[in-house]
Amino acid sequence: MVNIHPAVDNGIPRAAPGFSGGTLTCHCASDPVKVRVGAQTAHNHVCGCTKCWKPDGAIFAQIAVVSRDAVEVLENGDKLAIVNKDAPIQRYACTGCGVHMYGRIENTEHPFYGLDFVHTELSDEDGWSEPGFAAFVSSIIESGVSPDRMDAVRARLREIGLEPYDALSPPLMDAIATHVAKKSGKLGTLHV
Ligand SMILES: N[C@@H](CCC(=O)N[C@@H](CS)C(=O)NCC(=O)O)C(=O)O
Ligand SMILES: [Zn+2]
Ligand SMILES: [Zn+2]
Repeated sequence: MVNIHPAVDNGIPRAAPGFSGGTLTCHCASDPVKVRVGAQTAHNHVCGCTKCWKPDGAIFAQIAVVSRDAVEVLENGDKLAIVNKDAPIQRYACTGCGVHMYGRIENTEHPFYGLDFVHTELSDEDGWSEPGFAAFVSSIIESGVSPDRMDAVRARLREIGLEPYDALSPPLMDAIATHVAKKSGKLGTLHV
């Protein structure tokens, strides 16, 4: 049995209609960082890349997006530090426990500018949007998973309903390419 992530290994809880957000709390036993996410998330997925925060023992992260306007640090924000300020996504991690509280894009030209990245498993509330696919699956090899386990990992992801992709899902890859084609003026100019 391959464990993917605790939020999906025992069945995926469904989103609740009308759900409007909750509070994320880091893993520190004292003075935890608290971040309010005041809206339902979108595009939740599991991510196998080496940059996204994963709970202990998980080979994937679970990550969703929400409007940056909906994200507010409520408590102990002085413990937060940016993991890599040169990365497209600036991940704000707790310096006490290492948990990433939110990731923010500051480049206004980035296709996903305006969206923050959050791990909704850090909240006690139920009803967040459920993960719908698996991204950057091949990247788990970079974290140390043996390449000969990849068939089993992809089979398990399909079994739980998370189609595996080695980048983002086709709709998100199309959204990125559309953004690029709009900027270059080529959008829809080729008739195929
Ligand atoms: N193979 C690379 C992939 C990293 C990657 O491209 N991650 C994606 C998904 S989170 C991304 O958008 N990264 C932007 C960033 O890290 O700022 C790794 O595992 O480190
Ligand atoms: Zn912490
Ligand atoms: Zn990632």
